[in-house]
Formats: sequence, structure tokens, C-alpha cells
Amino acid sequence: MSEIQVGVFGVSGRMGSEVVHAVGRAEGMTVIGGSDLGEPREQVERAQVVVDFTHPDAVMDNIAWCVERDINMVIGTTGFTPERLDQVRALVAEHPKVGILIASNFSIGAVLMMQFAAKAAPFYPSVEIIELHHPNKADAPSGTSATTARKIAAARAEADMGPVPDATVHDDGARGAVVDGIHIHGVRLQGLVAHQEVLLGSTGETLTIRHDSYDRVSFMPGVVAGVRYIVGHPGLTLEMEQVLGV
Ligand SMILES: NC(=O)C1=CN([C@@H]2O[C@H](COP(=O)(O)OP(=O)(O)OC[C@H]3O[C@@H](n4cnc5c(N)ncnc54)[C@H](OP(=O)(O)O)[C@@H]3O)[C@@H](O)[C@H]2O)C=CC1
Ligand SMILES: O=C(O)C1=N[C@H](C(=O)O)C[C@H](O)C1
Repeated sequence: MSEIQVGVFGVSGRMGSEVVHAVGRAEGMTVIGGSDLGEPREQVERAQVVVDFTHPDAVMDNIAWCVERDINMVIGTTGFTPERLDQVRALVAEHPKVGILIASNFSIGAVLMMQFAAKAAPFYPSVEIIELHHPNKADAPSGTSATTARKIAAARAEADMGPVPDATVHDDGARGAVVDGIHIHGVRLQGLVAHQEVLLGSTGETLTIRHDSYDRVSFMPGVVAGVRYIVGHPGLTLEMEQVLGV
């Protein structure tokens, strides 16, 4: 069987450079090229899969470029809103051979953390998220925290829970961002990579679910699995559950 030809957008970035190493070492796939901001994308035109770790401002244009050429994509770039996902669905519907995987976090621990948080959510009236990252991160709140908030909100809605209790009437921003009714607090600190806590509270008890990525290698098994998966899975796949079978 021939090797999967992989291109990388954001190839010199923190994640892109790690992807080049991981795909280069993985069986059955090879990196054929990549580009950074302002560089021609044509060198990945022969790719079967393009991996994108760029910037929320760049990723939608990259998707349009790949989909028009029937190139599959594995996307880790964050900043996807429900509206953006609708745009991707519309593009993919016009090119039914193409597969697009978008995952806000490729590490197995983060995927499990999100699942555990959604499972715990119906049992705790209070819940808040703290995401902690390196200070070079462009977007806040993180993609992982927004996805976690949406999963928690869906689990709470399913369980007919009302809004989280909160008497705040004067807020100068200390209550953080709010996604689907769930508060998210962002920390940017030298020494950190990618970390998240989900704090759940009920009468007389709290539960804290924490995940830490200390090194970007933690994302690589998921990215490699995503590349293998997306060849032969046309359409839009969201998050890693189907890919990892968890
Ligand atoms: N899903 C996941 O598991 C993870 C997701 N991420 C996400 O990945 C993204 C990138 O993170 P990170 O690697 O730390 O960021 P970096 O800033 O280190 O890398 C981004 C790279 O993308 C390049 N770039 C920007 N715009 C374009 C474009 N239009 N076409 C091609 N390349 C472009 C930049 O080039 P230049 O330097 O020339 O501007 C840079 O090399 C972020 O959205 C982050 O949140 C990060 C870690 C894990
Ligand atoms: O920018 C990062 O570093 C990360 N971005 C993703 C996010 O926004 O959730 C995934 C992980 O947290 C690392």
C-alpha cells in the first residue's frame, strides 16, 4: 500500500514543526511539504491530507483552498464557532469526496477530561472552567475550554438543569468569558504549555477534573491517528471520539 502524502500548514510553528517529526516517524505516511503565512500553498497540492495548525484568522481560507482541490484535512487550529462549522459543512457538501477532521485537542487525556466533565455535569449545580496556557497563545478562551463548555451545557440541558447559580451583579470582567452559560477563566503564564481544570460544585463538596499537557508531543499520537482516519472518512468529523473509539 502506498504511503499517505501529508502536507503541513503552519509548518514552522510550535505545533507544525512537531507534526513534521511525528508524521515523519509514523508508519505509512510521509511529509511532502508545508507552508507558513504568506508562502505558496502549491507545494502541498499533491497531498492526500493537509494538517493545519495555523491561526484562527487563516484556517477558513486554508479549508476553502484544500476542499476545492479535494484534499482531506486534519485541523487543530482553534477559533471554530458554530457559524464557522456551518460554513465548513456547506463547503464539504459541495465536495463529497473530501474528509475534514476538526479537533480542539488531540491529546487523549484532554479528550477523556472533556468526557468526564460532561458525565459529571448533571450531578453538580455549579461548574466553571479554568484554562491555563503559554503566553504566546493567540486565542482566548482556548478551543478546548469552549468545547468543554458546550459539552457540559448540552449535558445540563439534557438533565433539565437551569443556569449555574451566580449572584454577581457587578462584574468588571473577573467572571471570565461565558460559552453556552458556562464561565471560562483564562491564564497566560510563562512555563506553561496547555492545562485545564473543570471545577464542579454541589452542597458540601467539589470535584476538580484537571488535565496537563507538559509537552506538545502529547498531541502527536492523536494527529497521526487523525491522518490515518480521515483517508476514507469523507464529510466533517468533529473532535476525536470517533477517531480514537472512546
Ligand atoms: N488541537 C490541538 O490539539 C492543538 C491546537 N493548537 C492550536 O494550533 C494553532 C497553532 O498553534 P501554535 O503552533 O502554538 O502556533 P504558532 O504561532 O507557533 O504557529 C502557527 C504557524 O502558522 C503559520 N501561519 C499563520 N497563518 C498561516 C497561513 N495563512 N498559512 C500557513 N501558515 C500560517 C505561522 O507562520 P508565521 O510565523 O510566519 O506567522 C506559524 O508558523 C492555534 O490555533 C492553537 O490553539 C495548539 C496545540 C494543540
Ligand atoms: O494554543 C495551544 O497551545 C493549544 N491550543 C488548543 C486550544 O486552544 O484548546 C489545544 C491546547 O489547549 C493547546
